[in-house]
Amino acid sequence: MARRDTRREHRLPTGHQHEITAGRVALNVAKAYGRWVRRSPDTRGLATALVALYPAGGVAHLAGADPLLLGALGAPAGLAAWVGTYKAHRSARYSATVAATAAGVPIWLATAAHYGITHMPVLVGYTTAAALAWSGYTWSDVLKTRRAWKTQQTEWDTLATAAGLDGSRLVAVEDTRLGQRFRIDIRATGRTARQLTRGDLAERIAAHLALPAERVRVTIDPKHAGQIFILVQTRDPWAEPVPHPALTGGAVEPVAGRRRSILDGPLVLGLDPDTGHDLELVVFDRAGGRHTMIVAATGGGKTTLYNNVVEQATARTDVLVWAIDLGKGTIPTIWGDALDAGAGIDEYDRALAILTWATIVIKERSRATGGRNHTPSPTAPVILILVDEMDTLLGLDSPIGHKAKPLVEDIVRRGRSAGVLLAAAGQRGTVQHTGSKDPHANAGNKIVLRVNRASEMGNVIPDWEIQGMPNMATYAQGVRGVALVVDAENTWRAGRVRDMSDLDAVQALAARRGRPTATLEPDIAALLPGYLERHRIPATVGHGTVGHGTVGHGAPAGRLVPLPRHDHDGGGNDGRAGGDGGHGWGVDPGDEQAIDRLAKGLVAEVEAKLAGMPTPPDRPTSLADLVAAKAAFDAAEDNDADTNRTLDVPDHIARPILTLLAERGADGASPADLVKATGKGESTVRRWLAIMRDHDLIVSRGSTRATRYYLPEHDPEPDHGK
Ligand SMILES: Nc1ncnc2c1ncn2[C@@H]1O[C@H](COP(=O)(O)OP(=O)(O)OP(=O)(O)O)[C@@H](O)[C@H]1O
Repeated sequence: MARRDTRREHRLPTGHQHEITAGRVALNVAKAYGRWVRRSPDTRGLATALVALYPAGGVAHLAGADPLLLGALGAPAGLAAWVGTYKAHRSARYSATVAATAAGVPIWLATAAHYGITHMPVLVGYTTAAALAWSGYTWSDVLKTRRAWKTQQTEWDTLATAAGLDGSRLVAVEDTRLGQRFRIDIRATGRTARQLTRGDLAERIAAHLALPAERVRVTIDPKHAGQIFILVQTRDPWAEPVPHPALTGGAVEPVAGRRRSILDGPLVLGLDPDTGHDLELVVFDRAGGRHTMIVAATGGGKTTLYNNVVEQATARTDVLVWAIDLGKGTIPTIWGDALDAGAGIDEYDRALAILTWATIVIKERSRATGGRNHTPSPTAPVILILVDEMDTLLGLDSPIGHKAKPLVEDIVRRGRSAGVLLAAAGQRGTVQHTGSKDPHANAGNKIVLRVNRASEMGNVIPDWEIQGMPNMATYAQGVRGVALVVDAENTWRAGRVRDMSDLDAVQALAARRGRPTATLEPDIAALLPGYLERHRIPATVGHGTVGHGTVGHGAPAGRLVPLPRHDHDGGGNDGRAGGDGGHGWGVDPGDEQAIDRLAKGLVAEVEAKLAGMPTPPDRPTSLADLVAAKAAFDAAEDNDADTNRTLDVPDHIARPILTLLAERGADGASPADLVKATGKGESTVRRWLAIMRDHDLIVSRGSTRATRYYLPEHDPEPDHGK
């Protein structure tokens, strides 16, 4: 190269050589200037243009341009600049600066054409206006954002090189509660999103940023296969505890009138520290119910999680909680009367009874709705069955496993639409622990708490790694109460469960909450063997002793909290408030606070029960009238038609009869069919049928034993009696 240059210099005459060198210097200076401008085209380019515009004004003057014509271009130039920039950036300040600068150019040329550029006032005026335009543009919000974005891109390039992700491009950065989330285009890296989420990219980035590995998470972008998300937590997510507002006095405890429906929103279990969003669990919404499968190692936080679930569920007007904990009995003991039913340590019969009740409820509700989604209400509540230590109920070593298994299978297969939902927890998600694959296959929700090995996660959520979910064996090392909540669509959120590990405080909360106000449909409740006697407890209270069934987690000293005894011998006295058979109310009569609570609970319960009652009529009916009406009704089959026409047929009688007769058409229905349809006694139905016949709502044909009823339009003998 050096040799070739020398040869060329030899061929050139001396003077010419000098000229070319000067030109080259000028060219190099111009190139260097161009490079300098290119490094910051917005500000340096504008400054260059503003400097060049001054002599351009001189040219306009010398050329004798028409100042009026030039000046007239100012307004359209400004308007065009405003429209174009505002559309792109939506910043009034930025658009105003650009529009003023664009309008200023023709105005400057007009001024210069008129006055020339050699006068001092013109020079000062132009310099001031140009400096203002440059500053306004340079410090506009749009340029500030653009500069910050460039800095971030540069930082990302450095990080990407260090992490071995050359060729990647930063697409967006979003501030999170604890750091930042980057969206990265990886198409030019030659690697796929799945490769990167599975590899060591997160660890490399964490190492470069001097953070613990778990504070960087790489996940796929479900909407773009060529992009990934990288979440970097620069602040410690676990620095703050997650207390439960009901235990710290931060939340007003619900009383009957203020409780919400299960349809009003998901259960809140904890906090996602990344976003500050609640860790939520949907057990029932307008799309129906969802079963929940929970996996956790010993001490992984199951009891605390269940405390949260029960706290949230018992705060709803239309949920009843049944709990089965045959291993330690903690939930039935702690939550006592707030549960509708419970089975504790070794209470196998009770556990089987609860599961049997559930299957009957499912069958009866499905029969009534034809399999449609159940609509929960305080008188037809969702039933949430909590099973802790699933293996004690369903595992190979369970003495009732063979009986419990088909019942649980029935619940998980058919309970969803009938509003009977299972939330079952175990140490492992294997078939040995769950009894069968059904709890997995039918569980819409999966919750993984702390587990010992990553393989445990695979038992519950086979594709957890591909989905970028955290490994709960290593997630937030040393932090207790962490949880990963995954719904049926594989949408997940990880965080920390609200701290309800102080069992004394939880037991006091449960006692304040009292009995559920929701009640099962009476006709279904009547079909459940032993259900109506489920709250029987022995009359030991009132003698300074804690009720039978109390375990280590006692109530605060000097206070007796009513606890259910989940016996299955049918003995004892009814502990229901108001139904103690004269042996006690389930509280210590000397404990004023307990009596006060009981009284408030009773008022709330009565108010809740009266909520749906019709308002009394304006004028009372006298007793004599009532007696006469009863006598007239009793004689309905013998009354003359006029008397029967004075008696109204209630809707709950008329509707099923007319519906059935409409369905049957010309086939009609027998008295037995109509007894079945109304669910009332035979003699009562016969009387209503006589009254309805005299109202001409129906017709009866045939002799006594073979009588059939029809709607008038299906009367097989329309001319009968004419
Ligand atoms: N959300 C939480 N916040 C703070 N600490 C918690 C939380 N969850 C659990 N812990 C701590 O972990 C301990 C064990 O929790 P917990 O009793 O709920 O676990 P477990 O799975 O029910 O245990 P086991 O397997 O013995 O039944 C608690 O005593 C408490 O100290």
